[in-house]
Amino acid sequence: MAQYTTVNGSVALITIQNPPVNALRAAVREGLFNAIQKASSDPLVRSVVLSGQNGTFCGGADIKEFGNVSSMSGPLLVEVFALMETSMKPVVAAIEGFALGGGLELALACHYRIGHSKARVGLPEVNLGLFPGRQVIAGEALKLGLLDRVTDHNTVDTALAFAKSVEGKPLDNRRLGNRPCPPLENMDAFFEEAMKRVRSRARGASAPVVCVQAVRGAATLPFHKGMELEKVLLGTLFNSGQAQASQYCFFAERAGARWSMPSGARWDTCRALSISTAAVIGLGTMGRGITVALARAGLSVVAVETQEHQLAEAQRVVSHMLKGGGQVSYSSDLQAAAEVDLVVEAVFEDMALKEKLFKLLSSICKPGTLLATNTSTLDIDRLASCTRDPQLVVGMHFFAPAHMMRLLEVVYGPRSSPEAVATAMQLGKRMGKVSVAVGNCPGFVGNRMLKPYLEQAYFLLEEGATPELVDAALEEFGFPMGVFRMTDLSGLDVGWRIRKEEGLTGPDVPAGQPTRSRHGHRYSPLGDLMCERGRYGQKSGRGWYLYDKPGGRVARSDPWLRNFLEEYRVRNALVARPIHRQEVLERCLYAIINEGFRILDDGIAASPQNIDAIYVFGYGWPKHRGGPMFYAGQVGLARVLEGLERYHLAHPDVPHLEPSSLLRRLVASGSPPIHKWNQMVKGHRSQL
Ligand SMILES: CC/C=C\CC(=O)SCCNC(=O)CCNC(=O)[C@H](O)C(C)(C)COP(=O)(O)OP(=O)(O)OC[C@H]1O[C@@H](n2cnc3c(N)ncnc32)[C@H](O)[C@@H]1OP(=O)(O)O
Repeated sequence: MAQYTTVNGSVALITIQNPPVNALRAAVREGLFNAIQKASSDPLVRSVVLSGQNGTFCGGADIKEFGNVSSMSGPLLVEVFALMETSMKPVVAAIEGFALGGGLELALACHYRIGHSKARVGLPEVNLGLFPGRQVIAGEALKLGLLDRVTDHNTVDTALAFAKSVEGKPLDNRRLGNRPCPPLENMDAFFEEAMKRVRSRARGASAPVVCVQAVRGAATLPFHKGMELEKVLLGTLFNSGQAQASQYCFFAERAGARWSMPSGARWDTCRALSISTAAVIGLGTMGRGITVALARAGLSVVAVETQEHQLAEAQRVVSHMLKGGGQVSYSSDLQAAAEVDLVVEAVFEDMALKEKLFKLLSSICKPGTLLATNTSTLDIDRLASCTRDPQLVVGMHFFAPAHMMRLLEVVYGPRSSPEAVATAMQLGKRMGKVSVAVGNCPGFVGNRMLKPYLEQAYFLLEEGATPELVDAALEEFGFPMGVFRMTDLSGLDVGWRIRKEEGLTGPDVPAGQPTRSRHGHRYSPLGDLMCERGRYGQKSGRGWYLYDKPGGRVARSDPWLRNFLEEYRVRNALVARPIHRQEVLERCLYAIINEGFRILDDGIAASPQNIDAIYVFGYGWPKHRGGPMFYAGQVGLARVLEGLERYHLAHPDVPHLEPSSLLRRLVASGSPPIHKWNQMVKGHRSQL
């Protein structure tokens, strides 16, 4: 756990050994404690170098130990730090790879720090519901005074030579606890302003706010008092559900990589195809973002758009985004895709158009080309059936803006081969995405769950709510945008087109259909009515809110909308009633959760973690709430079930509010913890 050797006669070299990231689990802390004591008591040792094996200094405290009593065994981290800092022999940290969280604190407890130029240091625990903040590269860390020296050579050798050079030198001013915090003018005003800004950005997350309190303590109190305050604050965070939720997200983010398919195919038994060239077909907003994401991942990309003016505009925008990096060529001819390894289709969400395109691509592309569609909802298998090799067809559902959003839904149809899925998943990794493999159904996972959410939002408007009220409740919960601001941003016409495809609105609706009912279920035509009036959201300058111009970003309440809703209610004999925040949250969020349980039971998602990763990284679900399925567990499954039963009783014509069978089974079996839910799924399949 901590290897101890003596080098150059007088330098003790301690190497942390805990792959893959040298996390500071109990055995490592114990090993470090013993090693420092040994170095201190060996009269031949005059200095110490601390490093990590395999080019990695330390990834911090072991997150798996949090909330686990076994983490209480062995010395505490602060005891290891204190022993190091008070050592009478100079201790030098040799930082390669990264020193993060407790890993950086360990380095700070050393008297000197040498970092490789490519090393990253930082305190990213805010992402785990603990404080503090961001990561920096070695050069910046040197400027900030976090490192004493940066090297391009072998870091451990450099540190060993450095340690030798400081043997016997006084250490008092090298001990962090002895260094006063530089005074700051207007300290109070500074922290008040910082707190104001952090609070407004934190959207209900405690860690960033508590972090400001801790930094204020560090800057204004004597060292030991600051440490005491930090301990108290850390305790409150550790015991908050938010820290658990964020730590759950850390592992959910990584769990998608261990994908499996109902056939039994899995991440560790399938080989990905080799992909070095790609074509992106259709250069609207999505196609442009996908081109950038693929080019940045090192693929040579041909971007194809049949409309010349759109092609020229896309070329300008993509070149600007890539800033000279990336290998992209442009063509208006589909034949340009003939020799590529991968095609990503990103044309309009129109099945007939996509079918025609897949048929064409199948005849143009060389055998073995992977054909991917960026559809957000359409049937992958229907597209596959238009091709020569249906096993080479998958969905790669990107999220706008595609070069920035972390999520990639990789959708497999019944005929997609494991190799095709492995290839798409590996590409996702190359692009730095959180990739999740999901089954084929309308809307897959993310958009299938979005449907009941939007539906509830529209129903709430019918019943008396306003977009402002619904959005405020959701934003207070932690979403970056409420549902109405979000749909204004993405464009109300997107859903309109899908509803037309589904025959819910437009000319295909049979004559005589009641306005607010489809197939015997409640339906709200509000979104359709908005689009019929040209209110598409930000792009048209008017949607659920008013914007100063088409494309404007600043949303204002619109008196027109208030009148429109009032007239709509009168026309449909609806009586507005007061609606409370709690009802907004329960109806919108429980509807999402309920669909999540159905998706699990149908085998469309392989685990609740996968669903949560999709919602956190693709739909803005607040990380400190852990994703919809984790949140359901925190609220209590019985309470979610009771809420759904109550709302379904009040709205029996809304099937999305009818509690799912899996939720009922889980509650009946005593609401087991989330990692056991899969055992209750129909036709349960193990993930490991
Ligand atoms: C009392 C509180 C004191 C201190 C607070 C802390 O120290 S909290 C921990 C602070 N550290 C972090 O937040 C770092 C988290 N890790 C990362 O950011 C990345 O993992 C890292 C270290 C940059 C490496 O990234 P890379 O892409 O190379 O690998 P990957 O993320 O896939 O991780 C590999 C496997 O290691 C597991 N892991 C990573 N960090 C930790 C950790 N600190 N504790 C436990 N396990 C960790 C990670 O889950 C991966 O395993 P897998 O089985 O695939 O999930």
